[in-house]
Amino acid sequence: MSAAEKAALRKQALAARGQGGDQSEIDRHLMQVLAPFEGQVLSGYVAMRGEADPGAAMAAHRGPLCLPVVTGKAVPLVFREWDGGALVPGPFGTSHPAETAAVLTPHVLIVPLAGFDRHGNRIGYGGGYYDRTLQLLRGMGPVAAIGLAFGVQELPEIPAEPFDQPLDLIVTDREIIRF
Ligand SMILES: Nc1nc2c(c(=O)[nH]1)N(C=O)[C@@H](CNc1ccc(C(=O)N[C@@H](CCC(=O)O)C(=O)O)cc1)CN2
Ligand SMILES: Nc1ncnc2c1ncn2[C@@H]1O[C@H](COP(=O)(O)OP(=O)(O)OP(=O)(O)O)[C@@H](O)[C@H]1O
Repeated sequence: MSAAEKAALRKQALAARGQGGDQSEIDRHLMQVLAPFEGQVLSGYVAMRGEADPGAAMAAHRGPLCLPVVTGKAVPLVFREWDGGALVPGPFGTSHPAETAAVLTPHVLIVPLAGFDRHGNRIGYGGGYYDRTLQLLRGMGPVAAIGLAFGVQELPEIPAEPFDQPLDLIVTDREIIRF
């Protein structure tokens, strides 16, 4: 797939995201899939730009929480512990814990999706951050990657690329898809 084709798919999915979805069903489905991971280190994200919001499910998680930090271009994300307190602004409109927060290694990650297909292929914002990060984490031990999006962000087919890291589950307001 050319970069232009991928950019067009991303644009299409992000436009669809503008329609939003049923956030309470996102909460319910996400809590259901996270229940078996009680006690494990969970990485979530702080929703922005109309993303599906994992906040309620993160707050309900019994176990350590962390958030991704972008530390540079083309490098894996770093994860810092989050106690639910104040955050500092990061690049691209993100928010993350301050440098004083401990660096954690997550076992379960809620991965924000720009677009997805039924086979578990995903598109993000194009930085390759989650692909690099999941590759690194999976080299260290078992990791569960849970993609999160509204159902309207589904695309018919996203061609898989060699560097793409598979998702274990996709959670939307409409359904839970397991791979
Ligand atoms: N809420 C949330 N937090 C997140 C992500 C996310 O997708 N959502 N990330 C997911 O990786 C990481 C941050 N990575 C990001 C990478 C790029 C852009 C972004 O806005 N990119 C520009 C293009 C930048 C460029 O190429 O110069 C854009 O889309 O306009 C945003 C977040 C970690 N935190
Ligand atoms: N594991 C990796 N090692 C090196 N480069 C990678 C890796 N994963 C992705 N990339 C590079 O990152 C760029 C962006 O990848 P891609 O378009 O798949 O991003 P994305 O999946 O939309 O973004 P994200 O992973 O941040 O959600 C690609 O050009 C790719 O070459």
